[in-house]
Amino acid sequence: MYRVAVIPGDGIGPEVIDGAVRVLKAVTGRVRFEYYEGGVDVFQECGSPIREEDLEEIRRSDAVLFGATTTPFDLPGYRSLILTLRKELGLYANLRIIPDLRTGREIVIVRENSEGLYFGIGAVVNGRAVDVRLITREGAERIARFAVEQAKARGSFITFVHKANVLTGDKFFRRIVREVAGEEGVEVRDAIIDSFTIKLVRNPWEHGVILSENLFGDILSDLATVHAGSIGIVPSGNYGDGIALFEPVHGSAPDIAGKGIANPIGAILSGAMLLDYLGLDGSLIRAAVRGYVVNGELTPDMGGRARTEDVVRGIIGEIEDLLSMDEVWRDEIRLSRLESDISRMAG
Ligand SMILES: NC(=O)c1ccc[n+]([C@@H]2O[C@H](COP(=O)([O-])OP(=O)(O)OC[C@H]3O[C@@H](n4cnc5c(N)ncnc54)[C@H](O)[C@@H]3O)[C@@H](O)[C@H]2O)c1
Ligand SMILES: O=C(O)C[C@@H](O)C(=O)O
Ligand SMILES: [Mg+2]
Repeated sequence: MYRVAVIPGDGIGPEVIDGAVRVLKAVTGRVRFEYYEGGVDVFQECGSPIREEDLEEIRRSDAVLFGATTTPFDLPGYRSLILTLRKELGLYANLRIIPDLRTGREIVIVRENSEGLYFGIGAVVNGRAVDVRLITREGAERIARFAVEQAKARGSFITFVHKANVLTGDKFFRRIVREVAGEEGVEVRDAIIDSFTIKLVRNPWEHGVILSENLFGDILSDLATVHAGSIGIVPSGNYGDGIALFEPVHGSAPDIAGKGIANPIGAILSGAMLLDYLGLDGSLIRAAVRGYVVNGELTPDMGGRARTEDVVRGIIGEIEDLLSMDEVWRDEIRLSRLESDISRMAG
C-alpha cells in the first residue's frame, strides 16, 4: 500500500483535489490518502505555513498531492506553502506538461525549482530593495541532468531559455547546461527569454524540452497553458532526490472559488503523473480524460457550462467504460483491489 499525503490548500484547491482523489480511487485501491492542512491559517497559528509534525509525516509518505493556496502580498514573514514545500522536500525539478488533449501534442517545460529569484534572500534596506538571483553549479547541473533525461526519453532536444546576453547567472547556467547535455549527446538550442515568448505563442509545439530558471519557467509555463485551452487542465510534478509532489499548475483562483465551476482536469492529470511516479501507471486516467474532453461538457474556463462535479463524474464514467472494455486494465485494477483488500486484512 502506498501512502500519499494530500494537501488540498484553499480557494479552489480543495474543490479540484476532491475530484482528483475520487478519480485515483476509481483506478487503484493501492493508495492510502492522508490529509494535511497548510497555508495562512496554519502560519498564523504556528509561524510556518505547515506544522513541523505534519512535515515529518509528509516526508515519510511515498508522494504528495497538492492543490493550491492563496498567498497574501503583505503578511510579514510569510512564504507561500508551495515554495516552502519545494524547499523543505528538496524538490528541485518542476516538470510541467501542457497538453493539447485533442491531438495528443504536448509542450514540455522543465523549470528549475529551488534557486533563481525564488531562493528566498531578499531585503529592503535604506530605501533599496534587493532580491538575490542565485544560480549554483550544483543546482544547474542537476536540473540540466533532469532535462537531459526528459529529452532522451522523448528522442528530443533541449531549448534552453535564458537572458545570457545580459545576466551573469544565465551565462554560467548556459555553460553548465551545454556541458551536461554534451556529455549525453543531447542537442541544446539557445533561446533568449523575451523573444522566445513570441515563439511560444506562434509555434508552441516545436521547442523540444524547454528548460529555464525558476522565474522564467514560472512565467513561460503559465503562458504556455493558453495552448491547452485553460490553465485549469495543466498538471505538474515536482521532483527531487527523495519524495515527489504533484499539483495542478494553477493557483487558488479566488475569483471562482466556492462556485463549483473550477476545472478539475489539471489536478486529475497531476494524479496520473503521481501514479506513474509510484509505478502504478497513470495512462488509464489520461485515456479517460481524453475520452471525456472529446464528447463531454466542459467547465466555463473552456467555454462550457459544466460544473466541477459533472466533469469528475464524467471522467469516472469514462474510467468505468474503459475498464469494462479492456481486459488488461480490468485485470490490473482487479489485482490492485485484491492487494488492497489483503493489506487491509493484514492491518
Ligand atoms: N501552487 C500554488 O499554491 C499557487 C500557484 C499559483 C498561484 N497561487 C496563488 O493563487 C492566488 C491566485 O493567483 P492568480 O490569480 O495569479 O492565478 P490562478 O492560477 O489562481 O488564476 C488565474 C486565472 O485562471 C483561472 N483558473 C485557474 N485555475 C482554474 C481552474 N482549475 N479552473 C478554471 N479556471 C481557473 C482563475 O479563475 C483566474 O482567472 C494567489 O494568491 C497566488 O499566490 C498559488
Ligand atoms: O511562484 C510559484 O512558484 C508559485 C506558482 O506561481 C507556481 O507556478 O508554482
Ligand atoms: Mg506560477
